[in-house]
Amino acid sequence: SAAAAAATAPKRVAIVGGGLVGALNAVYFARRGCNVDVYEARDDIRQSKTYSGRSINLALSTRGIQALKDVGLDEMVVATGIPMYGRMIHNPTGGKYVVPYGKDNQAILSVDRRKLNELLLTTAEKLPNVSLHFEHKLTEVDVKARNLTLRAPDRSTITVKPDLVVGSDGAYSSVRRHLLQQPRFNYAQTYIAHGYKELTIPPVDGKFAMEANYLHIWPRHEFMMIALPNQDRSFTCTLFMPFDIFATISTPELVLAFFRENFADAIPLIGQERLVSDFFTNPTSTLMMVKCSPYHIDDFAVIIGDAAHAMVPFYGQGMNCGFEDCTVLHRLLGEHNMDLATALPAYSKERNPDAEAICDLALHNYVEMRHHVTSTSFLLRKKLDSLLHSLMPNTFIPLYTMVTFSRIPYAEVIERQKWQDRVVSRAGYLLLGASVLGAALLAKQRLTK
Ligand SMILES: Cc1cc2nc3c(=O)[nH]c(=O)nc-3n(C[C@H](O)[C@H](O)[C@H](O)COP(=O)(O)OP(=O)(O)OC[C@H]3O[C@@H](n4cnc5c(N)ncnc54)[C@H](O)[C@@H]3O)c2cc1C
Ligand SMILES: COc1ccc2c(c1)CN(c1nc(C(=O)N(C)c3cc(Cl)c(F)cc3C(=O)O)c(Cl)s1)C2
Repeated sequence: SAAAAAATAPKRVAIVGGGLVGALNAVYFARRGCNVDVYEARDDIRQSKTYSGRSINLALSTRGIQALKDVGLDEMVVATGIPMYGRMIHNPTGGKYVVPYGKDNQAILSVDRRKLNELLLTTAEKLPNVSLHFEHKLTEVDVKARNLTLRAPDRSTITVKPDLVVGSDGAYSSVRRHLLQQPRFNYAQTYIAHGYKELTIPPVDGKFAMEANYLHIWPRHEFMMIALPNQDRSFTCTLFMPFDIFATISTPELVLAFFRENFADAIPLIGQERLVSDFFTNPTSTLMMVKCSPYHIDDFAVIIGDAAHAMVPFYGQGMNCGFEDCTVLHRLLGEHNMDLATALPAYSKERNPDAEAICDLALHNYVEMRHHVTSTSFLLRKKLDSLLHSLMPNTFIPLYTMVTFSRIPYAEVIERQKWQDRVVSRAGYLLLGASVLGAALLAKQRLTK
């Protein structure tokens, strides 16, 4: 009942981490009538003059859009996003071709990370019961006393006593570090051998230097580069490559030789000087996967987003999954009348298998990409996918379509994919059997004529 919900509803919610997921979650809780305090370690990105310059973009798709729709923000975000209707594959000889995402202009959206974070923070801040506290870094979570210790901007420490703590403090989460100290808390982290570096393709005379509405990919086995379009008509490129190959590219000549060898068509697009300067200015960052369970402690703390499930980016689902965490958490809070003692365990139980499924799918894509994804194999696999989908539209849905263009729970996507693989391989054998039988009968008929 509403009264019961009001009785058990968390009055004060502390959200640790005001990144993409934390900021969205603040909007969800505020709309529920809770008092929300967001504690963010960094300064207010909306005020900081030092614009890092690099506009980082992300692919927003169905799951993330639905989470924004739950709080009435989807139209605003979709309006600023740039639709990508397919992949534009760049092969080693400079040729390129499109592999569409689906029929009738199905698209994913390239959105600016910083602008999205600013929009979510500003939306949260406008709601009456939300306070944002920047340069507040969580240092302690005392589960028994149910309080948090944070370092304030003036380096003093403050202690707060919320009814609920939500850890959305990213892959290196401090809230999670305190969950780790609890009995029966499982944790695993895996760094992959690849790192990534961002580069920029600037506009040419104010226009996009390549086709704007595509996710550009240069698949090259051991490494790859992708490029997503930005509002300012530039592209942000992400070069994924093993650290031990990055280590061999140590001089401007070696950068240019490497790009001539592997990404020749990108050199004039980026520009030789900019390529060399960006390559040595921008960091080579690490990529890791984090799995842990459960996601909660008692009726006091829960973790969401990368804090709960950091994944390698080879499906473009990290933010989409973190946004979907908010959708699931708030559905369960509603179903449990805001009773945290039952809603939080229900959240861990439902969300962990799905989050770990997408972590596995993304890692599998990373392995696949290293061995099988060249420009020709990428095309062939997608052509087979679309052929099977057209033959059996309700039986065969390509894996990337279930992940990116549906809200089928990630764990169910894997089960369905296994089933589809069986059906397809059986259908394949039947087809093979039938054609061999057919050929034999034809041959026999000819012989008896
Ligand atoms: C190269 C790359 C490409 C990607 N591409 C995509 C994509 O195309 N689509 C997609 O959906 N996802 C993508 N992702 C994943 C996406 O970036 C993350 O999943 C998403 O940013 C997670 O959001 P979050 O809010 O959980 O964590 P974060 O964005 O990391 O935010 C955590 C926040 O918590 C703060 N914080 C940390 N510690 C503390 C503390 N102790 N106290 C207070 N505050 C703290 C941090 O300052 C930060 O603001 C990509 C990731 C990478 C690395
Ligand atoms: C900003 O940094 C990044 C980094 C990686 C990604 C994104 C943004 C967005 N990503 C998407 N991946 C898929 C997908 O399903 N697959 C199988 C793909 C996987 C890879 Cl690795 C790829 F290069 C293309 C596709 C593809 O099909 O286009 C989408 Cl659909 S969107 C990966």
